[in-house]
Amino acid sequence: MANYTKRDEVAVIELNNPPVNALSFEVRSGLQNALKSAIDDQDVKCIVIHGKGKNFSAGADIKEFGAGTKQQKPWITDACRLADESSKPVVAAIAGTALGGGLEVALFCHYRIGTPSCRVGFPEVQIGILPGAGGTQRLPRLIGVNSSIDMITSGRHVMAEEAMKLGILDKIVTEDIIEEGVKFAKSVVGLDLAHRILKNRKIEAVSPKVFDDEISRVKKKYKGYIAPLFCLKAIQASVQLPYDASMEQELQLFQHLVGSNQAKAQQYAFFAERTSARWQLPTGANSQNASPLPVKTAGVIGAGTMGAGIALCLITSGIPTVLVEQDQKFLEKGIKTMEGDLRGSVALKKMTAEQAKKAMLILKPSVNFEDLHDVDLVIEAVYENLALKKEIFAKLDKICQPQTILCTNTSSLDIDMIAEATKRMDKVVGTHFFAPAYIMKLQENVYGKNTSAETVATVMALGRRIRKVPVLVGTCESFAANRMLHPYVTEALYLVEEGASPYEVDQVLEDFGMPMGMFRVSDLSGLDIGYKVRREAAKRQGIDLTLGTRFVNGERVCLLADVLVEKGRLGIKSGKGWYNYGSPGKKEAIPDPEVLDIIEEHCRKFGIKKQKISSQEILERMQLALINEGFRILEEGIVSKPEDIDVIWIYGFGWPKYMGGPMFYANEMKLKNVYRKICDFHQKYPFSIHWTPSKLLARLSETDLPISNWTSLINSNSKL
Ligand SMILES: C/C=C(\C)C(=O)SCCNC(=O)CCNC(=O)[C@H](O)C(C)(C)COP(=O)(O)OP(=O)(O)OC[C@H]1O[C@@H](n2cnc3c(N)ncnc32)[C@H](O)[C@@H]1OP(=O)(O)O
Repeated sequence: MANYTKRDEVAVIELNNPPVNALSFEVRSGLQNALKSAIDDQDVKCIVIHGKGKNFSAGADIKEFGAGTKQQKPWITDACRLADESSKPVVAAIAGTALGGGLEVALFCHYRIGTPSCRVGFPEVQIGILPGAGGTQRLPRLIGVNSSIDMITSGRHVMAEEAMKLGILDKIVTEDIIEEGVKFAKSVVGLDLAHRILKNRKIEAVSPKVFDDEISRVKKKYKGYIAPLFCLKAIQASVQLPYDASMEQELQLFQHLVGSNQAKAQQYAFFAERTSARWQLPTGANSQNASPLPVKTAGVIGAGTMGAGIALCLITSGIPTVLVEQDQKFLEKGIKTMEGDLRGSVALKKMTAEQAKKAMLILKPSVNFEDLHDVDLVIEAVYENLALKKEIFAKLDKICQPQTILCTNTSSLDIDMIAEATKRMDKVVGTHFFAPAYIMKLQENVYGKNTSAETVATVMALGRRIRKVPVLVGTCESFAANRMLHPYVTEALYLVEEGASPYEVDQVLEDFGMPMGMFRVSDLSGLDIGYKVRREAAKRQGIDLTLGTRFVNGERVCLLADVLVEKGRLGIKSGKGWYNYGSPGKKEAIPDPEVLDIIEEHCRKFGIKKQKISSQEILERMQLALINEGFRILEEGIVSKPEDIDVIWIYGFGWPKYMGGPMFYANEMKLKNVYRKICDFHQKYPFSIHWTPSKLLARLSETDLPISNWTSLINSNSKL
């Protein structure tokens, strides 16, 4: 709803729908009525609109978009039209965020003032739609076509200072936002408002080439997403058509998008991320009843690629960090990597040179473990070796304060075994980052059997503070993310053995929307990593792994990647892997006939007959293998809800948001179809353990439960 009060001759309208003042039907109606009252009231000379609490408004209520139905009247434009016609000045007083419809309300006002920390933007594109309440028509009239294209197609938030430069804000104010709004509104009473009404403003002439170029740019940058292209169409309409006609065009484009599958998937992903943030432990402790410990300072052990990346996340978030490496040469190398990454961020305008310099000033490089004595939290990021990690944790346990939290960046080792090296098992936790750690958003936090709720709360809060998307998972072989990756990678190798080329497989995945095919990703990570992990695991399990191995414990094994490693093809780092890169470190991936020969030779050796494999089969086998594993992870309680799995895939492996995540995707395919296909593959490939159908999936396939209720079957059926 919207509250209406008066301060002398000033009408103050408060958007009231905590926590973010989403513009629900009630708020829109309230706003419309309040504007009407203010305009009709003879004593009122000017009007201020502000938001209750911390935010102006986060825009339309996304939940109302649901099934793509038309918005219940009054829509935002109906509610705000009165402001356009008002002879009394209307001022938007913005604190916190004015996003989407929130900014559109502000653009209907004659003036906009904001606090220094306020943010404005049109993030609709990120939920698969466009600013459909006049935003694509009014913003270009205010700040020009080029800046509007940038803001609307990227969805980025614009800070107060930039908003002032662009002309979105008329003033930045430092005192109480309502008082300032009232003062400002009084100061503009009696001024001519004609030029303040955006719909009346002339729009600059822009050549069609600008839009042609933008279409190409957007297609490349937001590959597969339809909303950015629709945004361009709507902005182009603002240039080509009179205001009323182009508003109609904007509405039609919006209606088309709001009913699209992409919008449904992207809006699911928006809420999944928030659902995933609400973690819970099997003990019942959860994000509502556990509090994080303060992290004022941190330490990172290991200045390799991962350690340096993690340290960079910490210092760029303002957390003073001690970076410890045992060897001075490695330490210097790590620092150089960090400086290079910071230069890259400055070049990309993600931060200023001043901010980069400030970040490096709170880094304390050291070759002395004792320097970790006073930090609140340590993240160990040395290579995957259990004995080494245990040694480090035992040492940390002695050096650090008793309350210090000890985290490991292990991607596969048992958290409990690492914790056993300490006398503070409740304070040991996994914080698994994804390479490159400075860029990738996922932080997979892994609890062990003794990890306390307070420790979990601390690493979850830390994740958000360092701009990651933290997800909580339990301990199992490879944890949730990499465990799901395993059948996906394995299927890719089987497909190659059976006749698909690595380049066909990658093409299918990239056409689906993955940022890179599986084989390109392997080359980027380095094939030697998996090689070493496989050998370490084989040693641990007493398995004899040679290139001649075809079956382990009755399961089919494909060691093609290891054949490449033994031929010196380690991926990008050696200039050759599944692809040819010309020379080490170069990134352009060129299909290599030599690799096809190696595959040919491998298949001949094992008598594997090659056949033509369709794109559909490639996609189904890879996706369904990981989806089945996802259901198993869910039924085992390794994650507490399906949304966790989707968030992991979106932020850890680049699953396209417009496909919602693997669990959402499975649900869209209908679980009974997914289950049937998995059963078919299980029959056809009995030696691939990953095709054993998940019991949870089997049960769910007989129901129509929505994703948010899937876990009710696990809780109500302990037999699973
Ligand atoms: C046409 C289309 C028009 C006119 C539109 O306006 S479409 C909507 C465009 N706006 C957005 O996409 C903004 C979405 N919101 C955000 O980006 C963020 O929530 C925020 C930056 C505004 C605040 O971030 P933060 O402080 O981290 O808080 P949360 O993200 O956790 O949000 C708090 C709870 O509010 C719910 N929420 C947020 N925005 C909306 C919204 N527009 N509609 C409905 N609900 C919204 C969010 O889900 C959180 O709910 P809980 O998880 O706590 O239940």
